[in-house]
Formats: sequence, structure tokens, C-alpha cells
Amino acid sequence: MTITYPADRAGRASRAVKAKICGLTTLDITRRVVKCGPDHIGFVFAPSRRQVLPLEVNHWLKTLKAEGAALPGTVGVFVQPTRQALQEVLDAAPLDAVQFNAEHDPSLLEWVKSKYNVGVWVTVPIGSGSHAEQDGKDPVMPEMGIIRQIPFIDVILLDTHHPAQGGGSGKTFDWNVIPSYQELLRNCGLPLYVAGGLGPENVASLLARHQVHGVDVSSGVETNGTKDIDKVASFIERVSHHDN
Ligand SMILES: O=C(O)c1ccccc1NCC(=O)[C@H](O)[C@H](O)COP(=O)(O)O
Repeated sequence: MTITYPADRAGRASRAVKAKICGLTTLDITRRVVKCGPDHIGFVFAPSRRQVLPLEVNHWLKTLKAEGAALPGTVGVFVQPTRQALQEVLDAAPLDAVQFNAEHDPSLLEWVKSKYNVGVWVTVPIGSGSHAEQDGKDPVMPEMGIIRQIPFIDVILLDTHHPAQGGGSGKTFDWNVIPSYQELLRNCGLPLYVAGGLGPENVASLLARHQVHGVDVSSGVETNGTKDIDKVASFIERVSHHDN
């Protein structure tokens, strides 16, 4: 049976700011989220209530392809993975990109890129302090050693630091730090995405204040811990309506 995916034609290509919906946990949710037309979808392979198994993701993606879906970019999310953990997932599931949340072994970036020809996303965790505390200064960037890793990175994702889990906090960080990253990345041409506590209610305000390449959401498009398709659609619609 061929299923029509109307949102696939709604113009992902023309969207000025890219939208990633992260933390998909079932075939049905993935199917319904894909119908909303995001640019990227994310699967969490780290310990989390959203953790999924590589073989199930493989099955979901194959099923949707067989149904005729034009799949968005697929991103696997990891927290401090070993080579073996990356290998197990990437051998089993056809992912387009790997996202490193929290600290990671820098040598993994070059290795995974050359072995699997995948995109590499690196998350920069930002403290969830108040605007007054951080005053637009970035407390994390110097420690990240991120500049040395830039040749192997395709996307930098600013996300709220989650001490226990590494992501999916549902909390915003101080957006005043964004310009310092834009400044850093302008010279190397890397796209900057923002995550952390976004949702249909605040994404337009972020985009009005800061010109970023993409936004990423998980908790803010859930109701009672499950992806809520109305919220997903509304989030993507608000991103689509923003014109850089
Ligand atoms: O979402 C998770 O459960 C998760 C767990 C461990 C590491 C990363 C995780 N999510 C990564 C993402 O890309 C989220 O979309 C991002 O952190 C934003 O999450 P939220 O603040 O809940 O929108």
C-alpha cells in the first residue's frame, strides 16, 4: 500500500530554518512525524526514556520507505559512545548523521565520518542559568576544544546542559550566548542549530531574536511524555513561516 505524505511536498527545501524533531520512539510516531515534513528526525541511542534500539529504527525506516515516504535526514543521538556502540548502531540502522551530546572522545568524529560517511553533529551544552548570571558570555566554549574538531563537524547544536542525561532537558538556556557562537562559526561556515526547551509557543520568539540555521525539539512537542502530533505540526509550521 502506498501512503501519501502531503507534508513532504510542503517545501522542506524552501524552509529558511531547518526543523529537527528528536526522540521518536515508535513506528507510528515516526510515520506521523514524517508526515509533518521536518528536515531531520532524531533517535536517541543513549539511556533515556526515549532510548530506542538500532534494529527497530532500521525496521521503521525501511517500512516508511516501502510506504513511499520521502524520509527527512535521520540523526542518531549518542552520549559518550564507544566506537563499538557507534558501530553497532550504524551497522544496523541506515542513519544520515550522528549527534554527540555531552563530552565525547574527539577522535571518534574523524573515525565515524570516514568509516560511515555520515554527518557529524556536535552538541555544545549550555548552563541553564539566568540572563543576569551569564550576561551573554559563554562559560563553556573555551573548554570544549571545539575549534580543533571543526574539520569533522557538520552541525553545531547549542542545547541546555542536562547533568544526568546529556539532553532532552525541556529547559531553555540563556539565548544571549548565541551571538558568541555565531561569531565563532561565521568564519568556518558551520551551521548553528539551537535546542533546549523549545516548543510551538517560543520558537518564533527565538527566531525573531537570532538568525540560526536550525532548531531542534523533543519535550516541547510532547504531551504526557509522548509525541503530540498537533504540537509537532504547529512547531514545524511556525518554523516554516519564519523567513530569514
Ligand atoms: O531527548 C532525550 O531523551 C535525550 C537523551 C540523552 C541525550 C540527548 C537527548 N536528546 C537530544 C536532542 O537532540 C533533543 O532534541 C534536545 O536535547 C532538546 O531537548 P528538549 O529540551 O527536550 O526539547
